[in-house]
Amino acid sequence: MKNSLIIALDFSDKQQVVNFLQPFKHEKLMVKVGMELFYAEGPAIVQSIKEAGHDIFLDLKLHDIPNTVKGGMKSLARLGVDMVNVHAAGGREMMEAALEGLESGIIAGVKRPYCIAVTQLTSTSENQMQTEQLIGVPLQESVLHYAELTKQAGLDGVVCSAQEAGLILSSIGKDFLTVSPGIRPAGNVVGDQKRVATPQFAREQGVSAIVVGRPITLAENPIESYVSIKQEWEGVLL
Ligand SMILES: O=c1ccn([C@@H]2O[C@H](COP(=O)(O)O)[C@@H](O)[C@H]2O)c(=O)[nH]1
Repeated sequence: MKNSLIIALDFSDKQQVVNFLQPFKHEKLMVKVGMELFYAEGPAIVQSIKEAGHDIFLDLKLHDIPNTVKGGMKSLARLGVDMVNVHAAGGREMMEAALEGLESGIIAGVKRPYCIAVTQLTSTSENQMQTEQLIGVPLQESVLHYAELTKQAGLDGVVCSAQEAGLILSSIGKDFLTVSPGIRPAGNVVGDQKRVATPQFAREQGVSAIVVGRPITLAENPIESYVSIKQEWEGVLL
């Protein structure tokens, strides 16, 4: 997991995934399957990506009452993915239930997937958080609070922007995973993301894994874009 570049496969059907992954067939990737693809194709898409040899972060961001999340995680555990997640806003009891569900559902002999929690979405600005969620503290404080709650619940780490990763790691410790979306190489279109960072900045902050979607999937040459982002992330001198 450490130092991974996770490609967000935000596609609407399996054929688009097959077309996208075709040029990467000799490379083992870590990919992210989110709501759009999973709701369209169901668990079979996970199976087919696994058969192609790639690792999977199943990004469904569960957020419900503890009993429902526990049952949901028990079902997801059977898919054999590498990482799953919840919203930390669901609370400590819900996160503990998520872990219990996962542990009860894993196939014998298979490692439990990492379970992480979203702090504040990278599409949320401090102003939005304060005026829409009525959280009256600075955004960094809210993110750190959710990270600490996540740690107390026994989860493996959080989704946060690279802008908060340094603070989280120095407060909670280097073994706690920080997975950062909102990654934009310099000059790239920001779109709906609010808290963005370059791959180089993410590396300098000690982020465990970056999540990159559109800068690769919508690039004219996705392989070229992937290689260039990977080199910047790994600190390879160009
Ligand atoms: O806080 C979050 C949590 C999840 N995401 C997901 O990451 C990717 C980012 O895609 P880009 O195209 O690189 O913006 C996307 O699948 C989100 O659902 C996030 O962006 N922020």
